[in-house]
Amino acid sequence: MTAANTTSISEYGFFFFMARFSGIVTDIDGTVTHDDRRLSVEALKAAHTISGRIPVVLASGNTLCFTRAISKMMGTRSPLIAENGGLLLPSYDADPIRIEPCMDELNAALALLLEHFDLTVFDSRDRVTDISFAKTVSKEDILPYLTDFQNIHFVDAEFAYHLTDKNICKGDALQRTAKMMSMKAGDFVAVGDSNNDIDLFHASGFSFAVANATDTVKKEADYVLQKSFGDGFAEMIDYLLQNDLIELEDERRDYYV
Ligand SMILES: O=C(O)COP(=O)(O)O
Ligand SMILES: [Mg+2]
Repeated sequence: MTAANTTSISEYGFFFFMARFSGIVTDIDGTVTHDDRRLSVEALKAAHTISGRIPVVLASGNTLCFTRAISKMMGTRSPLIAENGGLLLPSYDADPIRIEPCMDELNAALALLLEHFDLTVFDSRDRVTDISFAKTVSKEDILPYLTDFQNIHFVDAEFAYHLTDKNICKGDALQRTAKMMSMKAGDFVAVGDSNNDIDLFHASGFSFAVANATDTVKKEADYVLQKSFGDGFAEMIDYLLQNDLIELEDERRDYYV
């Protein structure tokens, strides 16, 4: 939660000051999907109830083409963030904005890891700002090989490992995206499940962790939902609506910029 925001929650779960939020930013894997990555019907239903009446920015570690398709099918009608913040898409048919990563260093780190481990690298044709690979090796085995790469951040996003530029993250991407939309990051409530969502929580006005989130992520969230995966996302939408915490427009529209 940002310091400027007046909403806070007591240890009993009641809001002290009722601020209303004008945007939602959500992670994809583990938050609107099941643990095997099937899109949750409950999350879809919840997203459809608010579709086009409030910006819903998807912020994912996934590739841009994957995130873009999910966005269309969820009806989020808003800009989106892919590759953990490395790519921003202002509108559905716009050219993406690429945040320049230390690509040489990322490729060198991957080459070194491939000398030592038989890694399954994901989406290499589509990924342009970070590197993602399957969690077939323990983090403890990998980290010693990365100590010399000063500009690289290793992220365990639960569904995959990522090597990203240390200056790229979902939280910064939310700041940039909000600015493009003439909003502030603090106007958004965030929801997520993994380490790659923590800076998003810090940038946003208020944050929710789904019940399947890691303990570290739960500690960083302002509110821990009772339900897991897409059911947790639906619980959050219900909570925001029941407590009149989000501003919904009467007419459906696009929030593309
Ligand atoms: O790409 C991943 O590993 C996880 O994606 P997510 O950020 O949507 O959870
Ligand atoms: Mg996730």
